[in-house]
Order: sequence, then structure tokens, then C-alpha cells
Amino acid sequence: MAISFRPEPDFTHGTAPTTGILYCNLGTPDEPTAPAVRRYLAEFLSDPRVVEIPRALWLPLLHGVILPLRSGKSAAKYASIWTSDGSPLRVWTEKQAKLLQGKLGENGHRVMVRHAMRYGSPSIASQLDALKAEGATRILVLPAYPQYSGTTTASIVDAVTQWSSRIRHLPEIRFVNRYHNDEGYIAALARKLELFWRANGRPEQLVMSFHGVPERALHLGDPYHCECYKTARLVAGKLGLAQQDFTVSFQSRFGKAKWLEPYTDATLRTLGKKGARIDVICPGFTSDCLETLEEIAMEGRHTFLQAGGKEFRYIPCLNDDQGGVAALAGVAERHLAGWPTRETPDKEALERSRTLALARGASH
Ligand SMILES: C=CC1=C(C)c2cc3[nH]c(cc4nc(cc5[nH]c(cc1n2)c(C)c5CCC(=O)O)C(CCC(=O)O)=C4C)c(C)c3C=C
Ligand SMILES: [Fe+2]
Ligand SMILES: [Fe+2]
Repeated sequence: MAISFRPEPDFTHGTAPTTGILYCNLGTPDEPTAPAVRRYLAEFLSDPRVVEIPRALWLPLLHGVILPLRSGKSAAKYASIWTSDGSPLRVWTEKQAKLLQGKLGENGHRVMVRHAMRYGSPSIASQLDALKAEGATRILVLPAYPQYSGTTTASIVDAVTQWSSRIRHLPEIRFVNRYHNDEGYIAALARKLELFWRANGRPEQLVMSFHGVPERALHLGDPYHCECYKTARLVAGKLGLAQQDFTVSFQSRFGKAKWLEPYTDATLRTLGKKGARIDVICPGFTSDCLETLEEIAMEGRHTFLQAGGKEFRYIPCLNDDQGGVAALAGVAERHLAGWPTRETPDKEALERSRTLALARGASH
């Protein structure tokens, strides 16, 4: 197979080094319609990081059964949470990238922040192209997933490395793998709960629901399960909650295999049967999306109340929360260490002219 690397514009000496941050989320359909959801799910569920079944078995099943059955049903769910600005996940991800740019600027960093979606648009490749075209010579990849999983975080790394495998003049690239125990992120979650409780009173039980993964992933060494529990313990600790005051559960099961337990729907049913008053938060999601707004705040509420539960309050994700953005900025700053993002333009101009002078003196 012939390997071809893309041509580059002529190399110019003395180009100022520029840093870009690519804030990557999962992705979402372009419209809440069956064809758009089908396109999105086809890309998402064809990723071998997401469904680890041999391709020859899985792809016919996906295209012949899953997509025809699921796309319409899923589109109806998307329609129930769609906003006038589009999918909540897209709206929040775009906003977070802008706020992150602002916060890093406030903290004295000159960086270009862009967002990308692992599936759908804007793709990781197109945003890396854009950052490179804008002169980025260093790129930090920041996933919107606080907990590392091979199914999510590693898939973002795959997309970046697929892009870089075609690039002649590569930027330096760094990846953030996790921030499940980051002080700022834990503090932002705890503060969100504390403010809500100060205004509305405490529940009998706090449910922290995380997106699930197949249980097999845990046994194959995926740290996701442990990192979810770590986040939950840290948030609970920060709030002074005792063991019996909170529950961790896993939602969004897909397919017939066993996923991480306890399942959120079963947990909600059990708590409902006890006639409990509960608050539910989804700390693994940096922004609200189908899985929080429809599955938890609508379906989950229904399951709980049907079972006899007294009160169900859904606490939104960090979204555009100041503390959440500050936490993302803190994570980014730690990973930017050693890259000259704080240098003043003057200093850089000086450096540039030095390099140019050297280059003019050199024969090549
Ligand atoms: C927060 C981390 C996530 C992990 C881990 C994750 C694993 C995972 N997901 C599926 C299947 C689906 N997930 C879907 C939606 C969805 N998933 C996440 C996040 C994680 N997924 C988010 C943020 C969303 C919402 C997207 C949005 O547009 O709002 C869907 C699509 C919806 C549906 O049809 O139900 C599927 C399918 C698997 C199989 C998996 C791990 C193996
Ligand atoms: Fe998912
Ligand atoms: Fe564990």
C-alpha cells in the first residue's frame, strides 16, 4: 500500500509557536430525525472501541437490525430534549470551549481553543486541520470525559493518531487521559450540590449515576469503573456525606451483555419502592445530553415515581458552571506546563527575529 503524507505550505523560518487546545466530546446527531440519528449511530457504533465484537459479525447486525430498529426510537427521544439552538450536548460543548478560551486568557495564556466531536461534526480531523491552518504548532487534546475509558477517551486518541498518520509536519501533541479526581472538578460538583441544597433542602439519598460500559471492560483492565467510584467518594467526602447518604449506579446499558452494576433504573426502582426522596446527579457527564435529560430526568423520574418514590430532583451537569470551566482550565494548565503559552507577544517577536537572523546567516 502506498503511503502518502499531505503536502504542507512552504516552511517559513521564525513562525511563532502557537498552542491550540482541542476540547473533544462524544458527538450528537445533526437533527432529531431518524436518518440523522442513523448516520450518527452508524459511525459511533462502528467504532471497535465501542463495540468489541468481531467486525464480520457486528457490522451486518448493526446495519441489518440495530440501526433500522433503533434510529427512529432514538430520534423520538432526541426530539424530546432538542432546543431551538440544537442538541444540548452540542450547545454546551461549544459554550464550554468558548468559556475555556476566556478563562485561560484571564489566567494569562494565549491559546486557541476549539471543540470537536468524536462522532459527527465538527470532526476531530477537521478541527485539527483548522488548528494547524491557524498556525498551531502544539496541541493539547482535552476530552470532555473526566473518567478514562477505552470506550471513550482512547477512541479520541485513535482519531487524533489517525489524523496525524497523514501529516508531514506534525504539531507536538499532548493528551489528557483523566481528571476524575481533580480538585477543581470535585469542588465544582460539590459546590453545585451544596448551593442546590442550601436553597431547596437535602434529600434522603443522593444518587450519582454514571454512564455504564460492558462489565467485561472492567475485567479486561479498563479503569473506568474505579474512576467513577473515586469521583463519587471524593464528592461525597467533600460534602460530608456518610456511606448510607449516597448511591453510585450505572446507566445507559446498550445490548444484551452484562454492564457495570448496579444499574441506575433498578436502583431508582428500589429507592422508589422505599418511598424515598432523592436527588440524582450525573458526575461523569460534563454537560447535559440525551442520557441525562431524557434517560434520567424524564425516564428515570418516571420509573422512580411509578415505583412509589416521593420526590425526585435532577441536578443538572456542570454545563457552563463557572467552577466547572475553572476546573477544565486548571486541568488544561497543568498539561500545558512547559509550553510557552504565557510568553508576551514582545518576547515572542524577539525570539522570532533572533531565529530569522540565525536562519539568514545559515546556508541552506
Ligand atoms: C460519559 C461517558 C460515556 C461512556 C463511557 C459511553 C459508553 C458507551 N455508550 C454506548 C452507547 C450509546 N451511548 C449513547 C449516547 C451517549 N453516550 C455518552 C457518553 C458515554 N458513552 C453521551 C454523552 C451520550 C449522549 C449523546 C447525545 O447526543 O446527547 C448512545 C446514543 C443514544 C441512543 O441511541 O441511546 C448510544 C447508542 C456504548 C455501547 C458505550 C460503551 C461500550
Ligand atoms: Fe454512551
Ligand atoms: Fe473498581
